[in-house]
Amino acid sequence: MRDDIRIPRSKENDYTPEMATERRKFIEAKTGEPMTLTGQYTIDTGVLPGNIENFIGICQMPVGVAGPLRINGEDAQGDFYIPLATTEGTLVASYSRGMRVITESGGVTTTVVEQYMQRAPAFLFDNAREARAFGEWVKENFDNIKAAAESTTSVGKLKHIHQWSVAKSRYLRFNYTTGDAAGQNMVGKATLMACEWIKRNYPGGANYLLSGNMDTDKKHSHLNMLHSRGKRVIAELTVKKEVLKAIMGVDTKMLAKATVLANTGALMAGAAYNGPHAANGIASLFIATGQDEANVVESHAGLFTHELQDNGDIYLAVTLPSLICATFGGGTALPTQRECLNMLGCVGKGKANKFAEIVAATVLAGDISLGCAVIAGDWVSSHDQLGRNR
Ligand SMILES: CC(C)(COP(=O)([O-])OP(=O)([O-])OC[C@H]1O[C@@H](n2cnc3c(N)ncnc32)[C@H](O)[C@@H]1OP(=O)([O-])[O-])[C@@H](O)C(=O)NCCC(=O)NCCSC(=O)C[C@@](C)(O)CC(=O)[O-]
Ligand SMILES: NC(=O)C1=CN([C@@H]2O[C@H](COP(=O)(O)OP(=O)(O)OC[C@H]3O[C@@H](n4cnc5c(N)ncnc54)[C@H](OP(=O)(O)O)[C@@H]3O)[C@@H](O)[C@H]2O)C=CC1
Repeated sequence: MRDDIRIPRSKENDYTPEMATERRKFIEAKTGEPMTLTGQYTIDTGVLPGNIENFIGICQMPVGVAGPLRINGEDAQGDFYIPLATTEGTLVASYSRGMRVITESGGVTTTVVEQYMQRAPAFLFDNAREARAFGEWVKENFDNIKAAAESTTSVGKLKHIHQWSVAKSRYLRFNYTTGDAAGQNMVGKATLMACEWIKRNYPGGANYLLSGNMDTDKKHSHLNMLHSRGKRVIAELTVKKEVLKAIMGVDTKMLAKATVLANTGALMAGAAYNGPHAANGIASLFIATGQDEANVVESHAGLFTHELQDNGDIYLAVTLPSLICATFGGGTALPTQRECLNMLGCVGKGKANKFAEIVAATVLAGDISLGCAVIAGDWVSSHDQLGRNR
């Protein structure tokens, strides 16, 4: 590339404040924007390798706090205050309100029921029978494939491999547990090693593409709904009719009826989630805590379930089958992100399931609040009041 249009980089140390300044000056020369505020930050740039390239500064997102949220989980237990980074006014208020309903109902029960991270290579053969024979060989050699994959990581464990044939190719989907990490880097490396072992040892050799796009990484898919990518986590509770009436001004029977209507609408639209807005709580929590924000695409998909009880109380549940989150790796060690994880008690070994339970409980709180706001008629007015620039 021509020198005059190439963004400045340093071979020795690209992560100094001086290099960031040099790049901002370059951008000012090219665009006229000095990026003065972006260039004012408090973190030590030495923490950034592994998280960003061509660093020029910090984008400040406002963070609000919602809660308390009572969670009766297997890993998350107690009353939590939840950091939410968003620019959508009314969201923090709404999540807080939903959390009040949950807490005054005795808390939400949360359960992680399954967890796998995938990498899915595709292998190419001359015809369908050869592809099928390869699949059998993979099953017979699972232990060796597993050993090759796990040689690259002290944490990741290969649990099983799904397989599908299409024409003369065989798609494999490697499923790993990944400790406290989300695991995309980890499983990419492990699967590469496994595929190389296969290529060397399969009679006649085997050609492959490391990702045949059935992972499905950073894309929503029905496959993820059925075969959990990340954590499959459920948050459930029974809301007392008196509590819903007192805080939301909404009758549980009306909530049940409205939810049937909303379910049908979501079905017609082909939405990946049938509740009101899983993506809002997930995105705000992800940004606050250093998760990979692009994984909101997979993570927000799910099912919102309701069941009116004979006594008028209402059972509500959120199932998130592909919640991709971590308390180690990615952006979780960055300074402000670490503070937010700390306030949730989610720093240290063995905390990823706790964090997943908190995310699911937060989603349920937001869905209760927004679902009721739409019924009660304060959805639009609250956004007029709290959610618009004046
Ligand atoms: C805004 C509220 C909560 C007011 O609701 P309200 O009932 O008037 O609130 P309240 O004053 O009675 O207070 C109740 C609780 O709400 C919280 N709360 C209340 N106000 C604040 C505030 N200013 N700051 C912080 N917290 C606040 C707080 O927890 C408070 O308890 P308290 O602390 O008083 O014991 C309500 O109207 C609301 O939830 N609105 C809905 C907003 C929302 O969820 N928007 C989502 C946008 S995404 C979307 O629109 C998706 C959609 C709808 O398109 C999907 C679809 O099509 O289905
Ligand atoms: N490469 C890709 O295709 C993609 C990458 N990403 C990015 O990948 C990142 C997530 O990858 P991920 O592999 O989770 O992250 P990292 O690579 O940042 O960290 C995971 C590594 O940390 C080590 N580790 C140490 N302690 C633990 C522990 N308690 N639990 C788990 N791991 C531990 C492991 O090393 P070891 O294995 O050596 O033992 C593990 O492989 C995200 O930031 C995301 O943005 C996202 C999508 C696709």
